[in-house]
Amino acid sequence: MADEFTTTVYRDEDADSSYIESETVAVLGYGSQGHAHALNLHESGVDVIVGLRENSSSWDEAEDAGLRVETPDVAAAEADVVKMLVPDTVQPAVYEAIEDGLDAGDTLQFAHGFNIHYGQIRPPEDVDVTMVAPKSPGHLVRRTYERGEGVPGLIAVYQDATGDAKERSLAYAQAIGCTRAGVVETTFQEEVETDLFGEQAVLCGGVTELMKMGYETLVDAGYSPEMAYFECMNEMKLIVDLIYEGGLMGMWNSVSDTAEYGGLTRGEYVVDEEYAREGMEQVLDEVQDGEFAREWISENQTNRPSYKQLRAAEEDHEIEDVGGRLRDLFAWEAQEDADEKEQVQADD
Ligand SMILES: NC(=O)C1=CN([C@@H]2O[C@H](COP(=O)(O)OP(=O)(O)OC[C@H]3O[C@@H](n4cnc5c(N)ncnc54)[C@H](OP(=O)(O)O)[C@@H]3O)[C@@H](O)[C@H]2O)C=CC1
Ligand SMILES: CC[C@](O)(C(C)=O)C(=O)O
Ligand SMILES: [Mg+2]
Ligand SMILES: [Mg+2]
Repeated sequence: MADEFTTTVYRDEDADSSYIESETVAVLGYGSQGHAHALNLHESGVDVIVGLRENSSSWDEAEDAGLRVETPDVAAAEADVVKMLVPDTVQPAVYEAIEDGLDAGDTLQFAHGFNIHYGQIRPPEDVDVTMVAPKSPGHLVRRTYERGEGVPGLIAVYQDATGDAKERSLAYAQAIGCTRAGVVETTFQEEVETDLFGEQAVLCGGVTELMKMGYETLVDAGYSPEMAYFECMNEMKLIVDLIYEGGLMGMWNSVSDTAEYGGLTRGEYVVDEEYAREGMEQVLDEVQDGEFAREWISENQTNRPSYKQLRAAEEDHEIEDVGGRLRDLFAWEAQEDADEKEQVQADD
C-alpha cells in the first residue's frame, strides 16, 4: 500500500484565471456537459460562444440563458479554445466542420478522450490538445457550481504547442468549478480506459444490473413492487451518499450491525469474486484493445440498432413504471432539485 498519496490535487489557488479570462471559448454542444460548462464559464467571466446546429433544439434555451449561439464553424473560427461537448460519436464529423477554424496556438479541448485516444480525431501539431473532464454527470457540474461548490475533475495534456496547455487547463477547470473540489492530472489513455471501464463494469452497467435483479428477485418471490423498489433502487442513493462522504466505513458505521454483518457475509453470494473479476477483466480487455470502441463506432454507423433495442427494453422495465409512480407520490427531495430534475428529463 502506498505510504502517502503521491498524486497532486490542484485547488483554486493553484489555477491562474488569466489563462482563460483572456480567451474566447467555443462550447460545442449544449447537452449534459455543454450547458454546464457554458453557463459556469459565462458566470466565471469567460467569453463564451455556444456552437450548435442550425436546427438545434437547444439553440433557444442557450440564448434564453443569455449566451451567444453560433453554428460550430463560426464559433470555432472566432474562439481561442474549442471545447468539444457533443456526443463522442458525432465529434469526428463536428471536428471536420470546424478544423479550418483552428489557428496556430488555439486549444482543442475535450471532456473525454475517446476520439483522440482511438485515433478518430487527429488535430494539427500547432494547437494545444487538452482535456478537462468533470468526474460527474453534467447536470451536477451545473448544480454544484450554482451552490458555490464543485465536482472533482481531471486534466490531461495530449499536445502542448503553446507551452501553456496545463496552466490553461487548470484555469478552465477553475472556471467551471472543479478546482473548488479538486483536480488531478492524468493522461488521455488513462482517462479513457478508466472511464469506459468504470461506467461499464460498475457505475452504469454493473450497479444497475444488481438493482434490477434485486428488484426482480423480490417481486418474483411475491413481495410488492413498491417494497422491492424502495429496498433495491431508491435507498441506493442514500447508501452511496454515505460512501461518498465517508468511504465504506462511513457507510458501515451508519447502517445497522445486522446490515453490516449480512452485507459482509452475503455480498459475495451475489457478486462472486471469481466470475465478477473475470467479467470485469473482459470489460477492461475490450476497452484496452479497442474492441469496445470499434463496436460503438460501428453501432453508430449503422443507426444504433442494438442501442435502440436495449434502451427500449430498459424504458419498458417494470421498475421504471413503479419508480415513476412512487416519485410522484413521495416528496423525498428539495423542490429545487425536483424542478432541476424535470429539466434533465426535458433535455433528454
Ligand atoms: N454526460 C456526462 O455527464 C459526461 C460526458 N462526458 C463527455 O462529454 C462529451 C459530451 O457528452 P454529453 O454532454 O453527454 O453529450 P450530450 O449527448 O448531452 O450532447 C448533446 C448536445 O450535442 C449536440 N449534438 C448532438 N448531435 C450533434 C451533431 N451531430 N452536430 C452538432 N451538435 C450535436 C446537441 O445539440 P442538438 O440540440 O442540436 O441535438 C446537444 O446540444 C462527451 O465527450 C462525453 O463523453 C464526460 C463526462 C461526463
Ligand atoms: C459515469 C458515466 C460518465 O463517464 C460520467 C458521467 O462520468 C459519462 O460518460 O457520462
Ligand atoms: Mg465518467
Ligand atoms: Mg464516460
